Amino acid sequence: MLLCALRTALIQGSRVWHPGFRTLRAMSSASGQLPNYETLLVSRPRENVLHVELNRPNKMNAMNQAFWREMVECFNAIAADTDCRAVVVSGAGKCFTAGIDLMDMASNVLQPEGDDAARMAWNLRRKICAYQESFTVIEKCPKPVLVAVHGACIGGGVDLITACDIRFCSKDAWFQVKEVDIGLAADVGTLQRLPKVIGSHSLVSELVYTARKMMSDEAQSCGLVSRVFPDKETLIEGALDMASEIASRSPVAVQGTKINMVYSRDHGVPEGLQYIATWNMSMLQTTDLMKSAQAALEKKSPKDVVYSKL
Ligand SMILES: CCC/C=C/C=C/C(=O)SCCNC(=O)CCNC(=O)[C@H](O)C(C)(C)COP(=O)(O)OP(=O)(O)OC[C@H]1O[C@@H](n2cnc3c(N)ncnc32)[C@H](O)[C@@H]1OP(=O)(O)O
Repeated sequence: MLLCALRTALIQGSRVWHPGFRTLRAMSSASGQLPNYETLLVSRPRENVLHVELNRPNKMNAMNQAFWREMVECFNAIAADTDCRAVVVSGAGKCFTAGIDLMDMASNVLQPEGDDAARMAWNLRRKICAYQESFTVIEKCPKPVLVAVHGACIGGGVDLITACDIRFCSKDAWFQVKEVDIGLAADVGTLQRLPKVIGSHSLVSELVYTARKMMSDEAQSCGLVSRVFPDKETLIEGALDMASEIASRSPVAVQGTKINMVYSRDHGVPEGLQYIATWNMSMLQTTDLMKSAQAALEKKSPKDVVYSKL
C-alpha cells in the first residue's frame, strides 16, 4: 500500500526528470581552467573529482610559507567549484610529506615581530591561527576529502590527514607525530582531531609523547586509515575509485552528510539531531530525493541518476 502511494507520488513528481538535466550534466563535465599553485598540483582525473598533489617532491613535500597559504586558497576554491564533488589529496615523489619546512620555520615562526613580549605573542598567536586554518579549511569544505598516504607522513602531515574525511595508505606508509622531537606541542590539529579519529587516548598519548613511528598495519588496526594498498599506484587508483563513487551520488545528500558528520563529532547527540532536523527541513525539498527514490524503485543505481550542480 505504502509502496503504491510512493510510486504514485514519484510518478506525479516525475516531471523532475526533465530532459534539460542531460544538458546540465554535459555542462558540469566540461572541466574549467584549474588554478596554478607553487606547491600544489591540481588536476581533474575523473568526472566531478579533483586530485590535489602536495608538490615539492625534491623537499619531501615539506610545508613552506607558500604551501600554508595555498592550501587555504585551494580548498576555498574547491568549496565553491560546482564541478567538484569529491577530492583526493596525495603527495608527489618519494613520500606524502616531511611536515613543516624546518628552514622556513626558523625564519618565520621562530622570529615573531612586535615591540614587546605581548605584541610578539599576539602576532605569533595570529600566525598559529592562520596555520591552523590551512587544514581546518579541508574540514570546512563540504566536499568529502580522501587522503592517500605513501611513505613518510610526519608532523604537519598528521595534522593534515586528521582533517580529511577518509584516509587510505600504501603498505610502505608510516606516520609520526614528530612535534615533541622538535620542541613543540603540536598546534595545528593533531591533538584535537587524532583522539577523535582513533578513539584511544592511551594510543594517542603514546604517539604524541614519544614521537614513535606508526607503520601502515598498525595505522589500519587502530582506525587511522581504513584501507591499505600494496603500492602507491594502486593506492591512488583506489582513492580515485572511491572518490568517483562518492561523486556519483546526490551532492545535496553527500555535502549535507559531511557537514552534519563534522557537526555531530563536535556536539552531543541531542544537538546533532536538532541540527540535522533544521538542515533537512530545507534539504529534503531537493529534487535529488525524488530522483534517487525513483531510481531505487526502478532498481537502478544512483550512478544512473543525473543530479544538478551544487
Ligand atoms: C606553527 C607551526 C605549525 C606546524 C608544525 C609542524 C611541525 C612538524 O611538522 S614537526 C616535523 C618536522 N619534520 C621533520 O622533522 C622531518 C625531517 N625530514 C626527515 O626526517 C627526512 O627528510 C625524511 C625521513 C622525510 C626523508 O629522508 P630522506 O633521507 O629520504 O631524504 P632527505 O635527504 O632527508 O631529504 C631530501 C631533501 O628534502 C629536504 N627536507 C626533508 N624534510 C624537510 C623538512 N621538514 N623541512 C625542510 N626540508 C626538508 C632535505 O633537506 C633534502 O633537501 P636537499 O638537501 O636540498 O636535497
